[in-house]
Amino acid sequence: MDSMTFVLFGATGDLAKRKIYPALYNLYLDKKLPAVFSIVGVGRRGLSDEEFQSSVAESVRTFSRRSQVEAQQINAFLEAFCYCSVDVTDPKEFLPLQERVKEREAALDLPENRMFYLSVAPEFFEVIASNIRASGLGTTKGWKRLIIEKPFGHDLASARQLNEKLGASFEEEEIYRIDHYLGKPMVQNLEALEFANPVFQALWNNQYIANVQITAGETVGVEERAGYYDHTGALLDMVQNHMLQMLMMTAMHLPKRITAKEIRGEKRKVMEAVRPLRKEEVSQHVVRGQYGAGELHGKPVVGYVDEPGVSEASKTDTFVAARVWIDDPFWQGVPFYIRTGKRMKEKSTRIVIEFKNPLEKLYRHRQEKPAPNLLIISVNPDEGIALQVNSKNPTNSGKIEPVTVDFSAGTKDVPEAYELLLFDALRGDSTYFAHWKEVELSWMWVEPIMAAFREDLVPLHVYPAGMYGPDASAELLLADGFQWWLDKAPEREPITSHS
Ligand SMILES: NC(=O)C1=CN([C@@H]2O[C@H](COP(=O)(O)OP(=O)(O)OC[C@H]3O[C@@H](n4cnc5c(N)ncnc54)[C@H](OP(=O)(O)O)[C@@H]3O)[C@@H](O)[C@H]2O)C=CC1
Ligand SMILES: O=C1O[C@H](COP(=O)(O)O)[C@@H](O)[C@H](O)[C@H]1O
Repeated sequence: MDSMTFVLFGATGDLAKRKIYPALYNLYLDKKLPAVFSIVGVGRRGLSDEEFQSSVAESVRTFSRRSQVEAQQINAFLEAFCYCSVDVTDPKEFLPLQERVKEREAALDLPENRMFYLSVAPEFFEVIASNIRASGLGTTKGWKRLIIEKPFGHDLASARQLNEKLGASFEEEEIYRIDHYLGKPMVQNLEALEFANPVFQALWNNQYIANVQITAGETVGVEERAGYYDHTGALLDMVQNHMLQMLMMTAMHLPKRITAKEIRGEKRKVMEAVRPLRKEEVSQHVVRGQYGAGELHGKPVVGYVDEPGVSEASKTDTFVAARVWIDDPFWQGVPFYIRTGKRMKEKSTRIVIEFKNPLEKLYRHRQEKPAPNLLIISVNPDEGIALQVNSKNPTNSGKIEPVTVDFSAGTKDVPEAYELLLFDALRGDSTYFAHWKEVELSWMWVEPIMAAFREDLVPLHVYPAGMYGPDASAELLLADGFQWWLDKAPEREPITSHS
């Protein structure tokens, strides 16, 4: 890996403390950082290098997945860090920053490879990129790259505008758009699952698959983020980015060569084939929900509109479920269901593939009916792959019953998303970063849904906190003869028939 300078804008912020420093430290311990590197933290407040280093040490101690942080190792790691106070809206302040970067390059004999990480509020993305260019900080003899956090725009027009502005300072190949779901090991595993397993390769199409269900449920509510969340909602916070990325990763077919360009090309093909929704038909395919008061882990919790900072009249969606059709030869006729929500019964991100049962008719005259085969990819908090198959139970009069075969390796100490993503960006591998075309196509699909929500063309269902969203979400699948699989405590009698 090339030696480089890592310039972190937003170095005093929450994301840097909770995710970025611990990830860098774990990479350092795993010897996945270059032998020599420099990290220049940028924030508005005044801090000495020593104060900055001690705040980095504190965040590593608090948030690193390593249970013990050795003093010797952390001290050596901290030597790479220095701090520069800059108001990013003032172009003049980029000159001392550039000097600091150059001084350290000279002192450490570093090539001019520069990674810029924008861990700041989105209103600063454009101005920082433009000041990096105008100041000359981005004019290097080595490579330059830009890592950018979400959100990438707040609608299609603003995303296009942002992309154009970034494009004036960085080439598309130099821009790494973070979607932390793409850094989750099991999401990255989706591609390997297919290319490394001919069995799944053969089955990954509409001949064998009945439907696909992608769930990202959270038990947390809006927390202290009402200021951001109340004008964002689940559709923009989760669906436009993470849910559609998981859909692309699940539905893409193997390219001829496993390269970033080809994989992103395949994902783009999926998104291009997603059937667009007209605003008027959104309510047939999309369920909008908002959590009301309820109970979680045995404790009462308030409804969304009673959360601090949320207006009583808020119609913000905290839950979205949708039926998505992919109009290509592989997936024609296979519904992909996505759902995400806050204050749901459990924290669970998973992808469930339900297989067709061509012999279903054989069972028509028997009482028992086999459950479908399910391939279950658990993404978070557990990570693993399981297959539900049917088997005769000799202890129960030979009845056919579903059994789950768990293939999880039970790996401990798995790297976190930010570790995997930072490592890739430092190596120049953009496979698991969102390409502009994916982002643009995602916004294009989401826009009519935004309009339908805005114009109240879709009912807002209030669901009790601690459930799996509103009943309308179950009904969305029921209308096609399906049900959400693996929900812990069904809110209704289990459905046994699909006919
Ligand atoms: N926090 C999280 O869990 C997640 C955050 N994100 C995204 O990451 C980005 C950062 O979020 P987060 O860390 O939570 O934000 P914070 O508000 O915690 O931090 C903002 C950072 O920006 C700096 N900053 C603000 N104004 C200026 C300025 N004019 N000049 C220079 N620096 C400035 C602040 O410096 P100072 O304090 O010194 O003024 C601080 O370091 C956002 O885009 C967010 O959407 C994405 C996913 C999760
Ligand atoms: O990006 C976001 O993701 C988190 C959920 O992430 P996870 O890794 O815990 O599944 C979500 O809580 C947050 O609202 C959203 O901005």
